[in-house]
Amino acid sequence: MTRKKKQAPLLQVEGLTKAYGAMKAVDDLSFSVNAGEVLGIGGPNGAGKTTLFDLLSGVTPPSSGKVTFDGHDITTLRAPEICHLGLSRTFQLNAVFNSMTVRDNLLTSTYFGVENRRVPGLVFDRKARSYTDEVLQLTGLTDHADVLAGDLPVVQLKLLMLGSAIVSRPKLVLLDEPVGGLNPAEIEACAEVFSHLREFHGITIVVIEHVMSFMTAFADKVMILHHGAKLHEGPAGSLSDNREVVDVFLGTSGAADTDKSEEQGAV
Ligand SMILES: Nc1ncnc2c1ncn2[C@@H]1O[C@H](COP(=O)(O)OP(=O)(O)OP(=O)(O)O)[C@@H](O)[C@H]1O
Repeated sequence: MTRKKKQAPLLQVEGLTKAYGAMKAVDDLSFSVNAGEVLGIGGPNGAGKTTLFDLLSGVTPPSSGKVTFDGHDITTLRAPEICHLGLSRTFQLNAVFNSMTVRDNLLTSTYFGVENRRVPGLVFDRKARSYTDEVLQLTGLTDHADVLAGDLPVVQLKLLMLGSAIVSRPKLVLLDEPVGGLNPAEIEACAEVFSHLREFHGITIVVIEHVMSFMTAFADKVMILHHGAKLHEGPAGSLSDNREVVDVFLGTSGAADTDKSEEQGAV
């Protein structure tokens, strides 16, 4: 009888640490993400969530530890090299080209997102155009394709940032607070897009989010950070069972919010 070989995780993080002087923003953190999974990351302000994304995406080098992505040791690689291997990310704050249209933002992201290229040779080929059209449709931005990014309302700006990160069809995308700062109606509008995102070319997703109802409905499993270390890891529905998580992060209202989203089963 042949036994099916267990697939290695797409992302493997081992003992990852980032120290700023005596303070460890990320402290000896280990976890893994399997292909096709959605991992949600939460934690109080200053827990080290964005620093973790900076380490994984090559924005800042770790002090120690190891990151393996899709079989490559990416621990010391620079951000463009990591992006070209198929790991992309979004940022919390506006990170688009304001003076370019929505379509040109996406074309530029797919052009530079897949390999090293030089600006003078900038020609958008058929593949870049078809990838862009696909993402315009997914994000609901087709009717805004010719609008300048700087003129977009915040919810569409967030969707453009998402689109810019996925238009090169990465294997893994890191989303830093994709619905942060949005009102409930805007979150609802984004939830529709996110419900389709999981099926986007088998993409794997790691998402930081403070909006717990959104995060627990979207993620398969969740990890809560506190002082740079792992406080909790488990299925999305397990958060309010952990007393420490309720005490340091959710509080009573957060736990209620989590329970409600599970009951409704909606993003
Ligand atoms: N470049 C830096 N130099 C010094 N300290 C830093 C630097 N970047 C982050 N920190 C510190 O590291 C800790 C973790 O910050 P980080 O931004 O990763 O937290 P976070 O969990 O993303 O917070 P938030 O939810 O508010 O975005 C904080 O104490 C922060 O002040």
